[in-house]
Amino acid sequence: MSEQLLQLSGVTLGFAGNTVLQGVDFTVEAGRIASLIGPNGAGKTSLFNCITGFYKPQQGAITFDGRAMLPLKPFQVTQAGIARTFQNLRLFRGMSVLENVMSGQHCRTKAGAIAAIFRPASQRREEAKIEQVASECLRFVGVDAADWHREATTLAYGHQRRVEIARALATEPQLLLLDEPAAGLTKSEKEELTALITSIRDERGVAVLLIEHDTGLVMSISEKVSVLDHGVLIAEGTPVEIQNNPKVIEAYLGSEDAEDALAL
Ligand SMILES: Nc1ncnc2c1ncn2[C@@H]1O[C@H](COP(=O)(O)OP(=O)(O)OP(=O)(O)O)[C@@H](O)[C@H]1O
Repeated sequence: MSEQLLQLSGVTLGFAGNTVLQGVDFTVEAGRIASLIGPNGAGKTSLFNCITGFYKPQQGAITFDGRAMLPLKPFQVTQAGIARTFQNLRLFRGMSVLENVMSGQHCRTKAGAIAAIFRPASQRREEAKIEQVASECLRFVGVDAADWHREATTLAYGHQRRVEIARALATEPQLLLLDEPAAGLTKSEKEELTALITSIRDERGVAVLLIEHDTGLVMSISEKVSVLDHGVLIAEGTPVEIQNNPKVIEAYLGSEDAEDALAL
């Protein structure tokens, strides 16, 4: 597979005269792992917010699977096949691990409020299917069934991250956006995350777009790396091309140690 799944052209976003994204052209191919890197404040999360309908750019176009995304609200973008996780965990408090993941399926269900109250057979069948999909997603990300009925926010941090990924997978996406999934993880948890992201692509055929400061992880799994600096896409290429690109090295110099930042 190599067709373009997500396409951004000329995406420009600003807040009160402060330009955050400037004419960004960007693509993600179906079934591939792509990464977006760049110094702090470069505009990476803002780009995710534009793709997922949380922010509306002043200029440009975003198409997904041939369909215009900018007119859509965030839940419609999810229905269209784009799921995301957040930089800071956003699991629902007071809900179990399983309930959190089941909530991801709601964008795929038909039953309305009346059916939820009277629970006809069709509603019960749908609920059973939701639970089955959620269970399968939890097994896939490696959360132990013994933890499924615990309140999600009481799990260890690394496991909460997995539950968030399971909830995103439960929406049945074609594209998964992960915003700094390795933040706060230990070295061995990062290795497990690397294996999980690879299996999301290989076993589920889901394309992954990753924002990540751990460039060692980025360089080890990405087929394409794109670099944002001050809202401008300054480079795109394979991990090796990016590590050797003078513009990229310059963007990182002054903010951090370029050698560490680019895993040279
Ligand atoms: N809702 C908003 N209102 C005003 N400014 C915003 C808003 N959202 C983002 N920005 C600004 O956009 C710029 C880019 O922020 P963004 O979070 O997208 O960067 P980032 O590359 O994801 O940074 P980091 O790596 O630190 O998470 C920042 O200057 C930020 O203050």
